[in-house]
Amino acid sequence: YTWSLNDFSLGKRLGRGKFGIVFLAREKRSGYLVAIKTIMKKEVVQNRVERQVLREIEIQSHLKHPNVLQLLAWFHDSHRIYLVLEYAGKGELYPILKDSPNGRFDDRTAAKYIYQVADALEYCHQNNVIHRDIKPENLLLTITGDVKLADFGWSVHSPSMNRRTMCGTLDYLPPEMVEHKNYRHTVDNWCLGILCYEFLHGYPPFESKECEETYKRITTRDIKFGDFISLLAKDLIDKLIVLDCRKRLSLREVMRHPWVVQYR
Ligand SMILES: O=C(Cc1cc(-c2ccc3c(-c4nc5ccccc5[nH]4)n[nH]c3c2)n[nH]1)Nc1cccc(F)c1
Repeated sequence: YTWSLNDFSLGKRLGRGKFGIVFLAREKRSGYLVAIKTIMKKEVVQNRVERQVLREIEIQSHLKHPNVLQLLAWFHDSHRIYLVLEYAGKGELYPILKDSPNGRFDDRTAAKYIYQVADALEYCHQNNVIHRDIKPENLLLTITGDVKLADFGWSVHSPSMNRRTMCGTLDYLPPEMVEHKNYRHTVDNWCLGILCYEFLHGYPPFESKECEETYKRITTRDIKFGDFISLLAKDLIDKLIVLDCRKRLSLREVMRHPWVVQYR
């Protein structure tokens, strides 16, 4: 059976980006809510990303995990490709973080999300998928308060707030990527440490006004913790934000870390 747009009634716009717009939609027969992302074929051809989109569809259609946003189906017509993606009832985590008291999560909330992202990443790595772009903007929250890892590599962002500095793109990069060295799946472990720091502080550890400064702070691991940070949380972050990628805590160890276990 091939799906078509007639199977869905389209609702409000959820997000937009370079390649497409995401709509809330309801599958008519089941009443099931989904997010439908439309990608203009013309744009894909113009940007010569056909292979990338097909590869992304190939990858996402095989990944099935409670904390990885699932691609449920896809179809196309003369002008567009339509991706039927899981609908996350509370939307992007980034605005939720910014709207939290003091702009940061408490230990319980942060630990629950870190556990779920670590679990999702462990699953991706077992399927030889490196995410490379873990950050609050790429995380969605379901109505039950669970995290879904989405790959917005396609720059789909609801009109969410932009990061404070223009170096936002650098903030999450591990040293091996900043220095254009070869990298492995352990880049995601570094990013998980950055994510944990940002959840608990409300800003990433190496954020600076100038990109050069961010760059220097990453490669020299110039990190400072707020005095309100618990020792256990600091211990976890210290074991993930490690310059030598071989020495970073594994995802399994993250899920067993006392700070994660006691709060999850
Ligand atoms: O593009 C994406 C990832 C992606 C997910 C989404 C996305 C965006 C928003 C939502 C939402 C959502 N729920 C909301 C509730 C309130 C406000 C905003 C909301 N957005 N649920 N599910 C979504 C899914 N956009 N782009 N995957 C992709 C790309 C190319 C090929 C492929 F196979 C997959």
